[in-house]
Amino acid sequence: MTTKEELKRYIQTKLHSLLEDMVTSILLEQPKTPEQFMLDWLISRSNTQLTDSERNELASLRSEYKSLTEQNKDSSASNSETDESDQESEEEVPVAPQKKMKARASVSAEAFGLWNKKSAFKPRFIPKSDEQKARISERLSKAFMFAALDDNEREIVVNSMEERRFQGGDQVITQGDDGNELFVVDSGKLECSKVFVKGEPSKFLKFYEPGDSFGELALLYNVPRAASIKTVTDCICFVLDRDCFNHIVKDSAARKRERYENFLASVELLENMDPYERSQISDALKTAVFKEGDKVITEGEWGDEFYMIEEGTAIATKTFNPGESPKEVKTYKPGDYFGELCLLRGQPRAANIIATSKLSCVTLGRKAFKRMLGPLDDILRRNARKYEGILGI
Ligand SMILES: Nc1ncnc2c1ncn2[C@@H]1O[C@@H]2COP(=O)(O)O[C@H]2[C@H]1O
Repeated sequence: MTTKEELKRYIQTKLHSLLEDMVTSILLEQPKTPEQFMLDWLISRSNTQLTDSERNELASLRSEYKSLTEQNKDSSASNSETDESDQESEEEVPVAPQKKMKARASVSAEAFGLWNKKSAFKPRFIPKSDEQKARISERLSKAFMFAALDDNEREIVVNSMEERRFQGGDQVITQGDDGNELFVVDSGKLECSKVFVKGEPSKFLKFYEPGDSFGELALLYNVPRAASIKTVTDCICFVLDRDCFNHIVKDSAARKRERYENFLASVELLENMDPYERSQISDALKTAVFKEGDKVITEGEWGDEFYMIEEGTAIATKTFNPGESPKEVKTYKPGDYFGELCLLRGQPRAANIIATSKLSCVTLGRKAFKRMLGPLDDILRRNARKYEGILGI
């Protein structure tokens, strides 16, 4: 008799990746008739993955399914007249649009997470010296994507990571390839480039330096590599495998990116930012909620947070003369931001910020602010000058 364990093993070794890919495609496409879609999807993979007899079996299942759904349609519309299109029922059912799926880079992380919870995860264990472990932990503690891990999860990730050395000029990731690994840079410099229009040369996007990570998109969304990455100098990277990423990091990271995607796209300050860079901000965001009347920021204090309003309103007040009560100088609504001056100029808070309704903000710490909003430095400084007059700074 087949035991439960044997069945589990069978699912994991034989079926898992196939089912995972198929369910991901369904979540991406959200087809109206999932049964039809699944059959089409399997057939569309059959050129490379199935034997002749499996292919034939699927094809006959598909015809059966199609005639069944046709019959159902006919009986539910028994009073209506047969129209022309019924005669065309023999036309080929379109095959699942694989190309379109690849272009989509967003899937309901929650739905995916639920599906993707596997029971018998055995993390790989790559032996390391204490010095190596300490170096990896140090890098992970600074990488925003790993910030939410607890000690136990962090240890699993450290044990599972592999140290990999590259020489200057090595190709680490090639756009369009399948990807199964995420990289955290330990030393050296790499460059990222992307072909935006087929046939045209690639465009330089960014450099990666120690502490940065890359290669997460293919793992988060089961899509081909979205860009190419090459070393500029000799490099050491820590490499995390897909299995460990899926179990330990993926759910929270994907949920965070998805949770903040629409909000960040609506913030005017970020509107000219590359959408990919913008989505990365999510990794470092935290939510802070205040009641009406709460003081979010106190004039004269030092602070480490930058705030963007997700919901609610607030005002800025400022004391112009010692002993006088502070005067209202500005109002804030969803999509507005505050708290940047202290981080930009290294000065104490220039005003109070008080919630005038229930207020929900997303916040970025000082380090993330510098690293992620660094490219917006000019806009932030230009905007800050606008209220120099109002705030008397
Ligand atoms: N603008 C960008 N678009 C897509 N990927 C980018 C971009 N900038 C950097 N990357 C990184 O390049 C990596 C290529 O592999 P992945 O698609 O797995 O994950 C990608 C990101 O980590």
